[in-house]
Amino acid sequence: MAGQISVIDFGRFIGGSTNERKSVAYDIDKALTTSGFLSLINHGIEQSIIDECFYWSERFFELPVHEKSQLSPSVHKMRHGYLGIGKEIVRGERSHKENFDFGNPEDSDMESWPSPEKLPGFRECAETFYHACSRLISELFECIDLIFKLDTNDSLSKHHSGSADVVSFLHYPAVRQRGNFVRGMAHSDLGTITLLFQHGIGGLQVADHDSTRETTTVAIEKTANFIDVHPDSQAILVNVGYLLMRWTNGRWPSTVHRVTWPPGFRDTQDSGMQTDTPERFSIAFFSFPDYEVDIEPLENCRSQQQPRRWKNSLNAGEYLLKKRRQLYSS
Ligand SMILES: O=C(O)CCC(=O)C(=O)O
Ligand SMILES: [Fe+2]
Repeated sequence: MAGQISVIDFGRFIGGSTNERKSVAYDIDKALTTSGFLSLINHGIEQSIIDECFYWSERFFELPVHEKSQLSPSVHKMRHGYLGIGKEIVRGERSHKENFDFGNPEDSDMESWPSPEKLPGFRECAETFYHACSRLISELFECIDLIFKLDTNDSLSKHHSGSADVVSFLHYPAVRQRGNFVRGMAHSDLGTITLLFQHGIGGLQVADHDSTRETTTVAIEKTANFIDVHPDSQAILVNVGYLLMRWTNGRWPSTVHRVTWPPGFRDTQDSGMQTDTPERFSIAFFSFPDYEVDIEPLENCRSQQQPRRWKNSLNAGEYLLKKRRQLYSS
């Protein structure tokens, strides 16, 4: 991946001529084939919507823990609501972050929105943001149709009604630096496409495929070079989830990433200085297929030279429920 994430001007796709759209599709295929990640500029989502979401996210996480905890998910299979620090467990380790998750405002049966008296405007902003992200996801599906020559019947958009999508407002609290810590454990995403919004403080790192031959997350974490992703508030990071990797027969990797010290704070750690690592906010929109979908590699991603990488099809709902049970086992 030559040590960096490709930047794609998506304005040339949204409002572009047929040739421009083809050229953007070509660039996106190349970027995702090489690294599983890319950075979109001119993506069509108004900056004011994004900024307002970060504003409400900060107000939400400022609430006292007992108030946030009242919004903890109960038995909802999607686990919408508030997840406190350390609730997510990856390979036995608890991530040092908290999140507030919500789904499609039209069909989510979520009873756990913060009260409008406390946070007036929160829900409205969250809903506007959801719809803006959904529109961008639809445009990315159009681009995927172009890349893999999918007609309306084969388009991945057919399998994405949006009912399983999740937005996560993420907060990594400030930490006094002592010893090693990782804010968000190394992982690859589960679903189809993730849109990731960063804001101010960095720390996100993406594994460089070219630097390792390993394939498991644990081994990749030990051996790979990790690339720092600069937090550009004008850009949206797009990355491939496991299920899209399956659809593309492995052509687009679901790349391992993690959240660690922001660059600039690692040196103080090395020199033994005891400075605080500032808190960090990010927002992720996870697009997931509808639960009943069975995932088979796209026809244009298999050939004699590229035989099926996975023997069986994969049911999206079964896979996601199994993975979520592992992540939130306490
Ligand atoms: O907070 C970030 O920048 C990354 C979050 C992430 O990778 C995730 O939630 O899957
Ligand atoms: Fe992720």
